[in-house]
Amino acid sequence: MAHDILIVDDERDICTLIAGILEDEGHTARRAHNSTEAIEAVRQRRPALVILDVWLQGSELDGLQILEVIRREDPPIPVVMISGHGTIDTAVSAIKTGAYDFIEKPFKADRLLLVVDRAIEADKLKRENLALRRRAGGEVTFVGSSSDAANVRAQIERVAPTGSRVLVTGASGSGKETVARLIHQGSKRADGPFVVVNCSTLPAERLEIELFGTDGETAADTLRVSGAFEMAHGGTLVLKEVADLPLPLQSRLARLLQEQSYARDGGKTKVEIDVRVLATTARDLQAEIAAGRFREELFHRLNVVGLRVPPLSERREDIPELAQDLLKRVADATGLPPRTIGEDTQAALQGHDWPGNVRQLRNVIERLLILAPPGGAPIRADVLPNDVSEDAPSVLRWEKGGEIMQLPLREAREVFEREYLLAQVTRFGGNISRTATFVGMERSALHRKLKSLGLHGGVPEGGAEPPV
Ligand SMILES: Nc1ncnc2c1ncn2[C@@H]1O[C@H](COP(=O)(O)OP(=O)(O)OP(=O)(O)O)[C@@H](O)[C@H]1O
Repeated sequence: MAHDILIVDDERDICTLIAGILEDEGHTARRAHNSTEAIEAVRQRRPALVILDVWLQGSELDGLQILEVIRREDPPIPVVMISGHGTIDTAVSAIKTGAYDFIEKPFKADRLLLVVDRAIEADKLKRENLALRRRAGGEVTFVGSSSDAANVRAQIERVAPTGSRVLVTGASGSGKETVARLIHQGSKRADGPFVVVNCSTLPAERLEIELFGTDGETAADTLRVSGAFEMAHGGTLVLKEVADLPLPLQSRLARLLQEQSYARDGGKTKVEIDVRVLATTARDLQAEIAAGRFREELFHRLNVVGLRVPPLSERREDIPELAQDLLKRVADATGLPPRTIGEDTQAALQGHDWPGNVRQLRNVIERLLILAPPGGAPIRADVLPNDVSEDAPSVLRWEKGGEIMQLPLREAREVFEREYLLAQVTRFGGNISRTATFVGMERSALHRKLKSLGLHGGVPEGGAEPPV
């Protein structure tokens, strides 16, 4: 494929020589002879690659300084350095600064073209990877301003740098993998690989190969050699739904965690690994141990530190912020214009129980964004799936119904107060003090009011603690 390549060299003959080689291959070659021309050329149009001489006579900035300027571009432009005999050391330190490779003068055309192709290909892969990561949800954060969410973040911060194994527990879709990713990002292994294996989705035989690899003799149908443990070397391996690991694999894993090495499947190769293992589960592992389905020794090896992610129904306060964050991420990923969420929609989202937790909320938000009528107006609750929209407090739906108009004032006021306070108590996760502050009542007066309205016994089903 033809690329736009910038050659920076004070020696015009060398520039012409390189340009000739590149143009013969169909590339476009631009030339600059000093730092001013080079930086201007980069600003004018982002080249696919810069070939940069280490030593530039009569230039304000030398090759290394230009490299630093170019590498600050976002995304960074790949650079191949050219070095003469006396400048190899500088070329090597240029690689440390981020240059892809260097070619030494005099060079052969083949060598030049090989390095150029490789540098462009490596850069393409890097950018594709970045784009995929961005599309997969961008920077990971544990969103939420409830005390529960703050507590999860504090635990992540404490445990991440220690290197300890962590068992992350919580209901399906509550954010366990997100927590694992944040632990990896906050650790000394952050630049190493982050590998996730879901133990519940693969048959036992396949899972064993996936984890421990194979030398290829027993599994003729697979070409894979390295297992996830090898791929995670120097980084973090997450074993998702670890309770689903078959018993023989549990024993093998327990041995591996003790010895930090294992024999590759189907062969005698001993593989030594340096991997931090994080495990997640939605099940109660103590109950699994009692039922003979989980090995106790493995539980203790994995559960050096335990971290529980609370379900969404225990932290309803986080729902508006999470919904807005998910809306932005879904909009980024799908290319749809970002929107805001209407009051009625927000109240319905907060009133719903979310058995599938944040993942289910994300799916509903995606649907909202796709189905919302065009225009910039806030998204209304009628776009929600029925089971969610019926959780919108009727106080926010009266504009459609008008049933309140059939009632005398005293009863209408009571219905209104009941619905309004119910919605507010739900919104604040059953926390009476915070609800009272928001609605502008004394805590004790709110208690009395709730009691008189028959709300003493509790917030709607699935809500947090009863309002007493
Ligand atoms: N606190 C949070 N802040 C932002 N996004 C979150 C949060 N918790 C979960 N998510 C998002 O919700 C989705 C599900 O989260 P995740 O995969 O971490 O859950 P899980 O508990 O590992 O799920 P499962 O056990 O079903 O695999 C992901 O898209 C994730 O980005």
